[in-house]
Amino acid sequence: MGLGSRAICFAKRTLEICDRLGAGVSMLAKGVQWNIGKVFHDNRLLYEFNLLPEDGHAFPAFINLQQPLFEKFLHEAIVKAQSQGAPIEIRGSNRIDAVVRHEDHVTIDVMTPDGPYVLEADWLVACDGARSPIRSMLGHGFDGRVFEDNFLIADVKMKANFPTERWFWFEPHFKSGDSALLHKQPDDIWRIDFQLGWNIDRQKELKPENIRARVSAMLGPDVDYELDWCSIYTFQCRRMEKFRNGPVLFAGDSAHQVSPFGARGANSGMQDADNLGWKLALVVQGLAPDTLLDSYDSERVYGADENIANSTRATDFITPKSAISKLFRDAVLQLAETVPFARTVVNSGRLSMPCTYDGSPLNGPDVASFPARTRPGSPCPDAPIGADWLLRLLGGNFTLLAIDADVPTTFSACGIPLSVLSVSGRDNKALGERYLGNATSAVYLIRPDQHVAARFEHFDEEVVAAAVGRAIAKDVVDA
Ligand SMILES: O=C(O)CCc1cccc(O)c1
Repeated sequence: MGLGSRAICFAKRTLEICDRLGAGVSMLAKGVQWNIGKVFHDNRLLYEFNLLPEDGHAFPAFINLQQPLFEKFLHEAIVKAQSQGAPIEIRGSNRIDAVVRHEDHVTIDVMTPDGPYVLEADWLVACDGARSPIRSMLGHGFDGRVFEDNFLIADVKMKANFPTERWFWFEPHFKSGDSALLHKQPDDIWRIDFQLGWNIDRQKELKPENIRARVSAMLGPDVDYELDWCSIYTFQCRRMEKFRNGPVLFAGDSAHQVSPFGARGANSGMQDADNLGWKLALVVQGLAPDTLLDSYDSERVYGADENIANSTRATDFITPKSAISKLFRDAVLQLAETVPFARTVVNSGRLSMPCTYDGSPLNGPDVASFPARTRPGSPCPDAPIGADWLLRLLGGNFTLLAIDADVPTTFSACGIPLSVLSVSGRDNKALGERYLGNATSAVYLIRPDQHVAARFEHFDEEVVAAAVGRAIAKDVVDA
């Protein structure tokens, strides 16, 4: 039995980030891949949705993978990077007992099984979870909305033939909860979430015989299963006001929290790390001003607000809190089976998508006639390139992507050598649709986190160098 929740659903964007770090292939091989969701009311299928209704992507919309396995694959990638000389040190069993924030550095008291030591650091990234001791030690607030409902997680081990899809029930006919959710995980483990309501007796609900009564009612009396891991959780939707506080940066659950519905917790934490990593690296190397880190704050606060808004809407729909909200919700569910427009109002969780940083101060010039989905701020959509994939070829540097356009074979701006990738959009439907639209050529400036920084009709050295300067928060361009 446990407390809280553990992530299982890892989104396409997370897999693309992990692929860049060398862990995507093993995650994909072990994970249960899925694109389809089905929504039921009582015993009726209302509708189904496809989260990736187009070809030309290396990764599926989602994989399900137990969080410890996800972490194991990341750890393996770190060990491999270390063996290739990456200056990464992992110190297990080290606990931060005190943090003092100075203008330009932090002092940290660390406790280990071998005794304490003091560390001075130019930067501290606090990824220490929803209860973040570092956030408390520094006295930062963490305000938001508490949702008055309890959810039971029952991870059960069984051989079953349900398709690998996300199934969600409102008011299920098997009456094991006010709502229920089913996901397949690797190794014959199935995640079931039951909505229990607010005023419950936790100890009683966590008794194995009571959990089994709910699971058996759902699966039927003849299905053989074992309880693998169970937990009851409540949740809040909240965020810190600022994710950057001088030399201390907050990422993941320490900075923001959402409900599990939509799988936006772990997936947004990965986007935080991806956003922060390249910026911190450039600042540490003296290639970008420290103000670049303010854009971590503005971009990821924007992302967190999007996640919180989606998560709050889903939770309000799943757990209506007034008679009138419930009446509205039930009317929508009644209509949804037969009236397509009503399905757009049903909300069992809008699943995690990467954020487009519209309005980011790092965004440079745009060409309005190019496709909207690749406008500045957008996460690059994948596309096949011969036997390879665009995102794999883009890698993790600033990159000049030339599609049937003339660009130099090497190019540096602001002291940063850019990678140059020249590809053809001819006979490549996916690349053409996603990056060219009606144009026959294009030049894209891509950030190390594979978001579009700027795009141009033609390569112009001065214009592109200025866009690189803007993308690293440098006003003066010294190419
Ligand atoms: O399908 C969803 O909306 C999320 C499923 C999920 C994610 C994390 C924990 C959990 O119990 C369920």
